[in-house]
Amino acid sequence: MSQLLRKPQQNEVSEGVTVVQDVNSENSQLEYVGVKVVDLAPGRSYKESLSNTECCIVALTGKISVSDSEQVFENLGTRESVFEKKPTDSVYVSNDRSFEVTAVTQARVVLCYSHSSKSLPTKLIKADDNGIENRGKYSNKRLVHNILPDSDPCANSLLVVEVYTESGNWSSYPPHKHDQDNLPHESFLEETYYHEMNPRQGFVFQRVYTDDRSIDETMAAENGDVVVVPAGYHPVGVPDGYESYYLNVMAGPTRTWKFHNEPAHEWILNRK
Ligand SMILES: O=C(O)C[C@@H](O)[C@H](O)C(=O)CO
Repeated sequence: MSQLLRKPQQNEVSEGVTVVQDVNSENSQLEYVGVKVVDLAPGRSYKESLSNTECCIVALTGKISVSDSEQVFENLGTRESVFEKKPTDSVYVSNDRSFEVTAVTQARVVLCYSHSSKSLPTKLIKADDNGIENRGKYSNKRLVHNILPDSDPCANSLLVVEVYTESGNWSSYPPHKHDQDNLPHESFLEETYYHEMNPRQGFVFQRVYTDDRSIDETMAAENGDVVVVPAGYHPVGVPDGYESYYLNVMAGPTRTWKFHNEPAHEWILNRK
């Protein structure tokens, strides 16, 4: 059984609050990154106290309010489905704080975690603050919403990004990795992929492999799955007829995304 592919669960932790994914350093090979996906029925709340972790709360779908016990941010969230392809709202909450997310409508939130020790201010990251990028050409086209990029200093370790890959296209491609703490050439960042597909019965193929092939798994990721990338290259291929969405959480010793393309495949980028 794959160590890297996590299927969605239905863990109802209280009435109307269901933890669908929970990947952390206790149940995975990850040391820096954690991710939780939580479904909330209207009016229901999920609370957490952060000790030595920071958290970015992404209003994936539906409307929510978020409080960090000092400030309340109301009516966050911009979409019913991620495939509306609109950026959404998020809230960054630092270590040693607590937060409460309350659903205004049926909602799904992604909680992105990393270890953190320096207290920072809570920050509302509005949909309009997301940096939008169109990357790639030929069958390598994708749309990127940068929620928490390394150019935004509001977090200690966390990086969060949403990526849409068109039908029949590839992303995280040509294959790249960021598993060496060797700046300025490459940074060490663990990563998770939370996947959705449109239509939802779709699947994508994701390969995770290191240079020495000590990790080499090719997975069919389905709607709601999480793929864990402790190290290595991690390309995604999308079958014809289906669109792919994924949300990446990354963190490591230095908050810089400096990736290294696999040299054998780098020519892909240089086509006219
Ligand atoms: O294909 C893309 O541009 C998205 C990837 O870069 C993805 O966010 C990732 O692999 C980050 O390391």
